[in-house]
Amino acid sequence: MTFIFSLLADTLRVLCQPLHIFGALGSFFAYKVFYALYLSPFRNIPGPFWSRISGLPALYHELRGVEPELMISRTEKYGSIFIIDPERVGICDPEIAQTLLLSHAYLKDKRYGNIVVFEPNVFLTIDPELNKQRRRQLGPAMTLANLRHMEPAILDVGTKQLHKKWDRDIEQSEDGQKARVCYQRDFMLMSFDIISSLGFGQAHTSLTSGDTRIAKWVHSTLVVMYLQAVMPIFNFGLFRRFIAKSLYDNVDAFISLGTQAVDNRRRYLSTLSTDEDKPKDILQSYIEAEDPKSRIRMTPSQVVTETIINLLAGSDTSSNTLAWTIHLLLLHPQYYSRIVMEVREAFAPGHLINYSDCKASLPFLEACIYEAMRLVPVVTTMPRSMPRGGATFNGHFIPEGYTCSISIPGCNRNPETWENPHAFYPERFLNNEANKKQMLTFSVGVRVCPGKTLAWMEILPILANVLSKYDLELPGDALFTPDRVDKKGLPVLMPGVAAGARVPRFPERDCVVLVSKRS
Ligand code: HEM
Repeated sequence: MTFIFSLLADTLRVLCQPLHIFGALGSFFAYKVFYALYLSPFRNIPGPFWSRISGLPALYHELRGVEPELMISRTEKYGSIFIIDPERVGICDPEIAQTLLLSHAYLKDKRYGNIVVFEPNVFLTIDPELNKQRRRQLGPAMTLANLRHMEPAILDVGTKQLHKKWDRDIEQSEDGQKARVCYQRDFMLMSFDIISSLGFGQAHTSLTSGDTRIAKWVHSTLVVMYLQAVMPIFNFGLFRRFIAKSLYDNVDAFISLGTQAVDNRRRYLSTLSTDEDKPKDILQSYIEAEDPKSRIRMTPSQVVTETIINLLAGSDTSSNTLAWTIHLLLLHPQYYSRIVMEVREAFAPGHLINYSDCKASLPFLEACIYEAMRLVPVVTTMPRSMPRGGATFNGHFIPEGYTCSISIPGCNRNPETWENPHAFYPERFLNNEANKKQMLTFSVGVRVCPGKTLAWMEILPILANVLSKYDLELPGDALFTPDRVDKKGLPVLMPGVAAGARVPRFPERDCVVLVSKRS
């Protein structure tokens, strides 16, 4: 026994000598390089050297939230398909993206399956059959016809609440005329309020009440989901009970809010007589939802899960789209003035502009939002796994199990599809249905965003009413102004970070505007 220990100790001592350690690391590195350059299925795909060797550079960029910018610059350098890491390629070609998205042949990346915060749901499932069933159950809630019933609630909690907050800010400002507001923060709380009110069945007013618990729960849940996706170990008891206890407590509080909302609604329904109208909101639509094929309905906990998923998928996305649109308009004063004129010529002061008003009378406003969504899409990456037998794109074979990561910003700025792709040029969406279809911001195909119509129903009227009622002005200390341009002569955009949605990196600094009642 002693002999064995001393033999092991001697071997370890020899192995641990610096020269041997360097030798082993050097051989390992040489093998990695040799494999990447001569054996890897990606050896002929363009891309940076280090991304061929290791996944660390990609992880580093992902953690810093700069992947979208990187994908745009890599498309310019390497073309529409390039290496992200040894098992993942980036796709910035809208046609390849369409192929990947149009059927269930290319499943969502297995990382989604690592997330076990909730029971299986429409967003996270990688099982096509569950996704199809859930979409058949949830689809009717999100049709334009059904959402129209909810529009009064959307206007109340959205536009009217925002007006109340900004009017109060103006009243309390130093001169009683002009308030300094952080529009990104206000849009974010307002969006949480809209989806919470529709999904939990009672008005939520965090924007004006200052009760921001739901926003905190949503953000904790997104962090937990992200950490579980990249590090499945994060779901173990040690993390749940000790290391990340407060994050997990927030998730539990969020789920219990949903459970209570469903219970309350069921109790309320049991008190209704047959001639009384049922509430018209997403919660009610989900409780009644039935898959027309299997006749299966959702259980109460499935209703809760899907409602929470809507909050996670639909709040930061809509609110930050609004924020980027305002930012882009303030950097392009010619377009800002043009839509202000369009809105004010079409509607008298005090008129509450609804979704149908916008669709009928504000084509340029809609074009500006499309262009902001194209230029700064808030969802940035859609990773898809290659099926059995792999697939070939642009002559490059991607084997089974490897991942194609569709970059929405990369596709939306592909120079072969979009003329002058980096410029904010809303005219490209005026009377141009083909361009609207090319834009990938809401995805396309079998897993296209089911909340697309709801998002438009929020974004269009909110912007129209803001521009109708208020004058907006960049403050004197703004860092990003129309005069600050890049080498191409285009205004420099505030920095963003991909954290779930692509959000402004410093909203309190860069999303500030002076608001006054319209002159
Ligand atoms: C401007 C706002 C929005 C944008 C840009 C957006 C974008 C997207 C994109 C690109 C996807 C596809 C992701 C993927 O396949 O990996 C998606 C999926 C989804 N979105 Fe949205 N979204 C927005 C608003 C909303 C809203 C308001 C809701 C609901 C209230 C919502 C609910 C969902 C759900 C549930 C999915 C998953 C669908 C599935 O996997 O079958 N989204 N969204």
